[in-house]
Amino acid sequence: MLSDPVKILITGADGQSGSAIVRLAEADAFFSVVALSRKLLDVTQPAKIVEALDKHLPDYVINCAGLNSADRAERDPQRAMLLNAEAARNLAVACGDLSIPLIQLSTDYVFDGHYASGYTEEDDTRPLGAYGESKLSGEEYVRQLLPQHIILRTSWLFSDRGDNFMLRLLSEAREHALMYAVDDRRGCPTSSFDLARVILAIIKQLSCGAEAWGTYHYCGAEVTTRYGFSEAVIAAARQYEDLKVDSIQPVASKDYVTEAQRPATSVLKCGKVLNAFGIRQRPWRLELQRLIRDYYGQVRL
Ligand SMILES: NC(=O)C1=CN([C@@H]2O[C@H](COP(=O)(O)OP(=O)(O)OC[C@H]3O[C@@H](n4cnc5c(N)ncnc54)[C@H](OP(=O)(O)O)[C@@H]3O)[C@@H](O)[C@H]2O)C=CC1
Ligand SMILES: Cc1cn([C@H]2C[C@H](O)[C@@H](COP(=O)(O)OP(=O)(O)O[C@H]3O[C@@H](C)C(=O)[C@@H](O)[C@H]3O)O2)c(=O)[nH]c1=O
Repeated sequence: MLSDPVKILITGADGQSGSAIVRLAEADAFFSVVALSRKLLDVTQPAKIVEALDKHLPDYVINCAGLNSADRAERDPQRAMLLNAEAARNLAVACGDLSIPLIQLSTDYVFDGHYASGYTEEDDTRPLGAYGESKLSGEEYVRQLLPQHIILRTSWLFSDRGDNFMLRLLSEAREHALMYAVDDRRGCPTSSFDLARVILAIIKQLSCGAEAWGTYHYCGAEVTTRYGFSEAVIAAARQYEDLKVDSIQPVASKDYVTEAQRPATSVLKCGKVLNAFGIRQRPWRLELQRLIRDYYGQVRL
């Protein structure tokens, strides 16, 4: 290695996206990693952020802290605003004072879901609920306060850690013979490791002089529904574990009642990240196979 590694500071480092970034970056000599879980840095505390940045002086901050549930946000919109909007503002202000670029994660749920063909970065936002509103406010703070930012919208994350649809599905599948999955909400699942790959690739190119700040979309390739994804998860897991479930029944979202309203189609078009950084979408099915294999390599049943 001829030059010093690029130092990245990750907030929310124990979560599904944060921990994937930490694991990939720690295996890559290009980076040195400062992984800050909530215990080590509470992003709702501006003074603590300033202290952490002064102490570590990172080249980039990646904000993976947040509230990641549409239903929980609906139950507690103030907390969603605190974690997804005010915290992003705190980070943008502190990063701005030290000229540190910020990578901010955002979501497909900033859209209302009426474009059946999917959304580009230029399309109008119109969140349907408290979660999307809080994430959109976070985006707006970052855009206003810090020119050197990347806002990366992604969707339907799945991971071997944290609270996500895939792990919830697996625990349900161990308990129940019959499961239900919504089949009229379309989107693109994204592996947390695939997202981590994309974020690190973007940072490498920014570090080599690409001045491509702004808002981007990235998600796994192939549009599906929660039903389609559920079938794929169960089939992949069955290679490694006997599951109790013997049938997944497709249901309409009107018959699967949840607190939050969700977009009908939250497909993110990813042409801009390809044009700016040469980053291509990877099929989520391949990423799922890889993640499930690694997951069963770690857990003892
Ligand atoms: N999950 C998804 O499908 C998608 C997520 N995103 C966005 O990506 C980001 C990360 O989401 P994801 O990785 O799924 O979320 P996780 O819940 O897996 O991780 C979030 C992490 O943030 C931590 N955290 C909570 N409060 C604070 C705080 N005050 N200070 C510091 N850390 C805190 C949590 O810690 P603890 O668990 O201890 O509370 C957790 O480790 C979020 O902004 C989310 O909106 C975007 C699109 C899709
Ligand atoms: C548990 C479960 C849910 N569902 C459906 C109901 C609903 O439409 C959807 C809800 O699942 P979740 O609560 O995991 O997903 P949800 O909170 O909608 O997921 C979203 O999270 C935020 C953080 C994002 O940014 C989005 O990209 C997206 O991933 O799945 C089923 O169909 N079957 C099931 O067994």
